[in-house]
Amino acid sequence: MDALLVVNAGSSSLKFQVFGIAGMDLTRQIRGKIDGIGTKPRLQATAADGSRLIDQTYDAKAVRDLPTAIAEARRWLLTLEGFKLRAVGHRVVHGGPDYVRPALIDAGVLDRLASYQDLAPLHQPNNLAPIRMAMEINPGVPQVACFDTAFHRGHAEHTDCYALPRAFYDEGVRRYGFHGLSYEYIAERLREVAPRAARGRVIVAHLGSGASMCALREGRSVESTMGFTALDGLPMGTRPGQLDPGVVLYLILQKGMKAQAVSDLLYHDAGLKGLSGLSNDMRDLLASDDPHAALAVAHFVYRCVLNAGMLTAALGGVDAFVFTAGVGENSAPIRARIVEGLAWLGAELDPAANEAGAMLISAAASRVAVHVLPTDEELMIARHTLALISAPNA
Ligand SMILES: Nc1ncnc2c1ncn2[C@@H]1O[C@H](COP(=O)(O)OP(=O)(O)O)[C@@H](O)[C@H]1O
Ligand SMILES: CC(=O)OP(=O)(O)O
Ligand SMILES: [Mg+2]
Repeated sequence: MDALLVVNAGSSSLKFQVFGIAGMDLTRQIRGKIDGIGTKPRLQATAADGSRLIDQTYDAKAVRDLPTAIAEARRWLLTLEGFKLRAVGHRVVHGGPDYVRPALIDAGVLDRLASYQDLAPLHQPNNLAPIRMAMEINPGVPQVACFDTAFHRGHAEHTDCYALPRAFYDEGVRRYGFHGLSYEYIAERLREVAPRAARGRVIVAHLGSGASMCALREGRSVESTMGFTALDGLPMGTRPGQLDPGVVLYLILQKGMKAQAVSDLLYHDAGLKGLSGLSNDMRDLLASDDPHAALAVAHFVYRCVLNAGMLTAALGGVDAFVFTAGVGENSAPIRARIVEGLAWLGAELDPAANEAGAMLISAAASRVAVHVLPTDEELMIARHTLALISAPNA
């Protein structure tokens, strides 16, 4: 079977999918992930019928980071038979000012994407490593980069600029926004399940270990919480979210920290992990009776509500709110607390539907429809990859 492999290296997880391709048709064959990287690593994969293909846990040291997770996933994928690899689609978090749509990857593109590594040090190196690996192993197999940032392109300059001398904007110092593949998928999914909402004003909360929110008008991004980098916006598993730049200056000028040490702090040791002193994983914090865990969760919920208010202003109101990604899809308590914080908007929860993880969790009387929609960044990558390799001049 002709097949297309999709690789999505996140901050705490590596997701992959294998699709069968026939013409322009995609048929999901395998869906897998390694999550809990560095804490409780677990490789899971299921076949198209949902049957389990592998469910293996590892010692934290064995799968301690994305490169070791990539190596382990590749080892398992090589045991599969019956697939003829036709293309590989990759999630690449930062497309910089140059890439506004998916791109076929060659050595020049790879070099350009590597030049953005400092803008996404947690992701870009891990996004590019599988590309280099595939180029070495299967040089004849086309590879496509699909960017987190592309979906947010096209905003008005006054919304994407910072109040800095304009030369900085011209060189690419501006707001980009991330999780664009997820938001693109959710916008499409909303057209299927809630067409009226899809045509309206929607806030999507992509709450994972990496977390952001996006304001959609008629399915297009108008504003989001992440900015120049994926550090900005909401508190996350290991990242602080919005931070007064004066704190960075204090750490360097007063505390004498080197820039790299500050970068390591902000990408790896801040967020829920830094504030709780316990874990980057919302599950651990919700299960803990440590008051610092409660503080971290309260801070997370508070900042989500604050940012939802900001995005509501960007839209001039809101018709629907969508939860997605690891926390958004799986944590009823977090959803309940955020919806409670949006009561002033007219959002009202149906507690039973929320507990059941239904697609619609708002009460009938709610003025804002609240949905839970699982995201599928990998499916978006597969569609873009197939379209690009099937294009006439591919
Ligand atoms: N049942 C759950 N309750 C609360 N949080 C959960 C649950 N399941 C997963 N999560 C959170 O989701 C995170 C993973 O989010 P995900 O979007 O899949 O990954 P990434 O952010 O790495 O792309 C985990 O780190 C964990 O904090
Ligand atoms: C951009 C970002 O934070 O990605 P992830 O959620 O995969 O960490
Ligand atoms: Mg993610």
